[in-house]
Amino acid sequence: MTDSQSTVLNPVTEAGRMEPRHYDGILLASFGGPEGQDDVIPFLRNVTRGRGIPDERLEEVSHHYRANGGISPINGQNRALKAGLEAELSARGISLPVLWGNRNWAPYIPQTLQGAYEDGHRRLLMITTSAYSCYSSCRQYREDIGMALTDTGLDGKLAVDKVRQYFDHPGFVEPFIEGTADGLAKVRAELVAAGTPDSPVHVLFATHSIPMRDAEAAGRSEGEPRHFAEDSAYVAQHLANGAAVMAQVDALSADAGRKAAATPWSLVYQSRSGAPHVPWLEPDINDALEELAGQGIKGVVIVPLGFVTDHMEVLWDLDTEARETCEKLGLAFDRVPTPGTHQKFITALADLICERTAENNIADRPAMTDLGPWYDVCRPGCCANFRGAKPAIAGADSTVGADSTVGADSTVGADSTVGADSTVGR
Ligand SMILES: CC1=C(CCC(=O)O)c2cc3nc(cc4[nH]c(cc5[nH]c(cc1n2)c(C)c5CCC(=O)O)c(CCC(=O)O)c4C)C(CCC(=O)O)=C3C
Ligand SMILES: [Fe+2]
Repeated sequence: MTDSQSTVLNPVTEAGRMEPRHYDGILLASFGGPEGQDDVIPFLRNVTRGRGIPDERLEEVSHHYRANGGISPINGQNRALKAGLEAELSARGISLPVLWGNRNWAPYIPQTLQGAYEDGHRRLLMITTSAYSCYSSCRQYREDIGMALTDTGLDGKLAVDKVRQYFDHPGFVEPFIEGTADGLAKVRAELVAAGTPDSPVHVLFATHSIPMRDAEAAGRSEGEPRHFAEDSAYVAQHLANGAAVMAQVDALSADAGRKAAATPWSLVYQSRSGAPHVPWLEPDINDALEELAGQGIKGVVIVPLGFVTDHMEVLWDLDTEARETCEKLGLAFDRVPTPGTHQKFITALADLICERTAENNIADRPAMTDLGPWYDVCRPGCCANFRGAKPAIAGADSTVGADSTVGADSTVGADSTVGADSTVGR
């Protein structure tokens, strides 16, 4: 590492907000998924490398993929999202190409970064298909870019920044509001048709379970007191978002002439893995369904609040397993869509990009909860990696990913009149 690199700090203003800059490309970073039966095992090996997942769990998860032809919907979703985002940017007159790279399957992040550099890119802005704060959804992406830059020798040549975690951006939340209102209408209609109108229904917000230790470190800077009542920014973000969705949904059904009662809801977890003795966030969605049925609930609307797009965990854990649990318990069931390629979500991604660009800048940072808007630049040590720190980009303490030449030699993506001559620290 050169002196200039180690002393380049991300130009952060207040509250982790970064000065708008000139970028020459967008990096859409995602998880990746298999695209056929032959991909399943190699993909699972990529995901679990060094993560201590028991073999039995891998075997079990491989069946979820096998049952779907070995194909996860996530890559197709991302191709459509990339196309949608490119169209949205170009409709705004913004000539930023959208490059796609995955953590666990082709196109892999290191190859995408290598190709970007060879094509003349010098400063990318990353947007991930992951909205909340925790190791898996934030730092792991930052580390994978950091490692890729180090391994390809591109650190100091290709800069990569990252947009804020966008869990409470209105364009991410609004598709859930629409979906939850529709879901409640469907489930209520089903109960009416069954001759049991006014049966109690319940909304379940579902997200990925994570180890308790990761939950406690989520979004929390090193040494910082636990200032969230729930001890976890990951949990707090989901609860605040669930409350924001329900406030709007109840207002909508009041408009639709229903009595303005608050619909009961709760946050539940899915897709637990890891060793049984390690505590993870609970309750599991299937246990919660049993309990609700025991309390006399007759219908549920399941909202995949923790997920940006359809993938195997949505198809299997919700549409297969949770649905079967509901059938067994005699509960009416509806699963709300993920934001996926909803136009409001695509518009939001373009807005999130423009929050950070010197050209077409959007100064306003909308957030639907009191927790946001989240930080552009992660605070030191947040979302800790307990398996040994790796170089990570886009943190106040990052030692990789910043630019030494500050993009002055960009050969692509520059608007002809603005920013082609970008200078330091605008
Ligand atoms: C918080 C979170 C998100 C949401 C945020 C985000 O979207 O990024 C997420 C998304 C995803 N997780 C995915 C797949 C998997 N996750 C696994 C394992 C794990 N996930 C974890 C957390 C999360 N995961 C954790 C703590 C583990 C344990 C191992 C470890 O500590 O790292 C395993 C291993 C087998 C198993 O244990 O299930 C697989 C196959 C796919 C792709 C699915 C497809 O192919 O369609 C997606 C989008
Ligand atoms: Fe996962």
